[in-house]
Amino acid sequence: MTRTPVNVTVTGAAGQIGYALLFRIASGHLLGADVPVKLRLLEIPQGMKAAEGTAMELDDCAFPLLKGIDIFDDPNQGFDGANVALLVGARPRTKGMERGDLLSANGGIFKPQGAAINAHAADDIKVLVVGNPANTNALIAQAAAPDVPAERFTAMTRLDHNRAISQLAKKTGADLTEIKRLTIWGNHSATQYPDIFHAEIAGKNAAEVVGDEQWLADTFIPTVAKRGAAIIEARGASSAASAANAAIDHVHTWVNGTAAGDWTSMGIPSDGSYGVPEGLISSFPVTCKDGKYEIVQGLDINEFSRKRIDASVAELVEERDAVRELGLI
Ligand SMILES: NC(=O)c1ccc[n+]([C@@H]2O[C@H](COP(=O)([O-])OP(=O)(O)OC[C@H]3O[C@@H](n4cnc5c(N)ncnc54)[C@H](O)[C@@H]3O)[C@@H](O)[C@H]2O)c1
Ligand SMILES: O=C(O)C[C@H](O)C(=O)O
Repeated sequence: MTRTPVNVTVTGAAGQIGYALLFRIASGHLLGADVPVKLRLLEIPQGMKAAEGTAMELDDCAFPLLKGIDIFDDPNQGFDGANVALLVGARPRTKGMERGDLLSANGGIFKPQGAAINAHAADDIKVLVVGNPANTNALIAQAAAPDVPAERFTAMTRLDHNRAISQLAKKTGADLTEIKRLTIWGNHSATQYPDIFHAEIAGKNAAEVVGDEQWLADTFIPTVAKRGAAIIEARGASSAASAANAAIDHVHTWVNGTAAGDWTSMGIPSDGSYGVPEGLISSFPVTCKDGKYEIVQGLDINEFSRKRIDASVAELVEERDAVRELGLI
């Protein structure tokens, strides 16, 4: 039976994450090795020529699953019929730019994109926001799309989740595949909280296996939370291939499910669980099944974790209040 291709819109398609992402979507890593896709690339006018070059290269790969590529500089066209939207293009912070300026510049991108998703995307649209500040950009887009169920708007903390697994494997000598149930809480920023108190290493409690709260507080958490900045410092550009990989992981897990006994981390609209104010787009532990996610409930939050979750959530509240004041939500 021939499957109908899934329409995948990627914004910022000519950027560095876009370049690392599109070839993997086209080769079946986003949705599955048997799922045909049509790509809709959205750029700003200055990015159109480079996006055309990337589309030429995609053609030259002769990917069997790639059933079409269209390029747009109009969000209304770019999101038309989209089943999955990866919102990567964003306004980076430049020298001398205040946080309010950054939020305002990104509001100018994510508000019209949310409105275009509301008006033109397919009924089953799933949105992942990668462009920073990802959680608050997702909130802006979601607020501009009142007819789309709020839970379809998500923000990426999977890169942080993958970074945390990798650091924990290095510390303990465990194989990456033995580490389960790790959680990133809060914002995709330096305040995020990577939590290993419920994580398992080969079936044993990870915090007990590590047995070193000082390492946790002084090494593990800052290394994970500041990894993005460390990569910018080393590469002279922000993470791209690992960010694209995490975007693939996020959507693949959302669509195809988490493995039995494991969970993942996603920035999602809070339902009030774990004391996170309802509506904030904050990272939680989630399981996924049949294209839907659910927050893992009933975890005991110790004092060490509570104050770190609260600090990151407080930052999200500040960001939400700032964009509210700017009239963006
Ligand atoms: N959430 C995460 O874990 C994570 C990780 C890495 C990077 N990021 C963020 O992802 C974003 C993209 O990173 P990059 O390295 O690809 O940047 P980049 O500057 O290489 O590319 C961004 C692209 O977006 C395009 N763009 C800008 N405004 C647009 C709009 N309104 N519509 C469509 N396209 C638009 C630009 O023309 C450019 O081609 C940045 O905000 C970065 O901070 C997030
Ligand atoms: O783009 C950045 O500021 C860093 C990025 O969010 C990352 O975590 O690598």
